[in-house]
Amino acid sequence: MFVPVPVFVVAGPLGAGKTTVLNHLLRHSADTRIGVIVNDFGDIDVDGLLVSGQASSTIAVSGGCLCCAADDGEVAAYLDRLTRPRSGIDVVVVEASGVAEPAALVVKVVAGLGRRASYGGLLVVVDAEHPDPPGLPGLEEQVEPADLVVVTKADRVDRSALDAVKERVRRAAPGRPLVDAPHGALDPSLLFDLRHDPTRQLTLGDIHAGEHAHLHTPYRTVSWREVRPLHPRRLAHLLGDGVPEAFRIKGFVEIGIAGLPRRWTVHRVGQQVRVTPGAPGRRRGSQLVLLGPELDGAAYDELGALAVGAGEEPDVYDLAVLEQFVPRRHRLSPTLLALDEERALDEGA
Ligand SMILES: Nc1nc2c(ncn2[C@@H]2O[C@H](COP(=O)(O)OP(=O)(O)OP(=O)(O)O)[C@@H](O)[C@H]2O)c(=O)[nH]1
Repeated sequence: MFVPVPVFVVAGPLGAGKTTVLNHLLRHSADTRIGVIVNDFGDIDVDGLLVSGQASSTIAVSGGCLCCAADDGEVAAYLDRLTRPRSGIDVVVVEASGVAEPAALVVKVVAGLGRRASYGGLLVVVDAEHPDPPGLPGLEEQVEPADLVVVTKADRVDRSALDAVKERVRRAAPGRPLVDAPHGALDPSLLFDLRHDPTRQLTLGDIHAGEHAHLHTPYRTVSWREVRPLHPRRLAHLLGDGVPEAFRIKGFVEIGIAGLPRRWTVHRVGQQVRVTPGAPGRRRGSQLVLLGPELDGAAYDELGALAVGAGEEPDVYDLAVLEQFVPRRHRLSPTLLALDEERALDEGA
C-alpha cells in the first residue's frame, strides 16, 4: 500500500538549537531514512554543512527565508525531489531558518506537499536562556502553531527561569507535548510518531500574509569570508562582545597557530559563545555569518582586523584566550602551557 512520506517542520528563533536537535535525530534514527531541507537566512550555508553527511539526502537553501520565498513552487520542487520513490526516504524534516515565522513556513510546506507527501507536524524549539530574541516574533507567537515544543539550554538558566518559560509555553500552546532536549537530545519517536491535529490547520489568512514580511525586515545579516588564518585573541574579542549588535554569530574558522588543529566551529547566541575543534567540509579559510536587528557595516571593521598580520605569530597564550569558549575537554592550551612551564624549569635547572 502506498504511504505518503510525512514531512515535519523544525522551527524556532535564531540559535535556539534547531540544528543540534536535528543532528541528534539524524544520529539516533536507526533505520529510518531521513531527507532534510535546511534553510539558512545568511548567504553562507552553515547549517547545511553541519547536517550533511548525517542525513540520507540534504537540500541546503541559503541566502533568504523559505517562508518568504517568492516562488510558491520552490518548496514543492524540493519535496518532490526528496520523496521520489527511488530516493527511499521514509521521512522529510524541514529545518526553518532562525528568522522564519513558523506558521508561514508550515503554510508553504502544506501547499507544496503534492501526492507523495503528507504534513507530519511542527516541532518548535525554545531556548530557555533567550526565549524572546530581539526583533523576532515572541515566544507565544512561535509556539502557538506547534504540535510539539522542545526546550533547550535548561543548563544555562536557573530553575525558576526555566519554570517561567515552560509556563508561558503551556499557556500559549495548551495541551501540546512539552519536553526538554538537553543539547538536542530528543527521543526521535516523539517526532516521528507525532500526529498533527487537523483542527488546527493553518491557512494563509491565519498568518496575515500581508504583514508577514515585516517580521524579517529588522533582521540584518553580514556574511564574511577570509582566506588568511585568524588571530585567536582577536577572534575571542569579536565573539565575546566585539560586535554587540550581532545576536547570532556562526560559522567555521581557521586559526593561525602552527601545529594545532586549525579549523574550528563557532557559535554565539546572545551572550552564549561556544567554540569547538573541527569543521565540516573541505573549504579552506574562514566563513562567518552575523545576524542582528541593529547590525550595520561597522561589523566589517571588526571582521577586517581578525586575520593574522605580516610578522605576527599568535602563541599558546593567545589560544588560551579563545579557549575560554571551548568546552574543557577540548582545550589544548592548559597542556601546552604546562609543557612550556616544565621546559622553562628544565632550562633553569
Ligand atoms: N548549553 C547548551 N547549549 C546548547 C544546547 N542546545 C544547543 N546549544 C548550543 O546552542 C548553539 C546554537 O545551536 P544551533 O543548533 O546551531 O541553533 P539553531 O537554532 O540551529 O541556530 P540558527 O540556525 O542560527 O537559528 C550551539 O553552540 C549549540 O551547541 C543546550 O541544551 N545547552
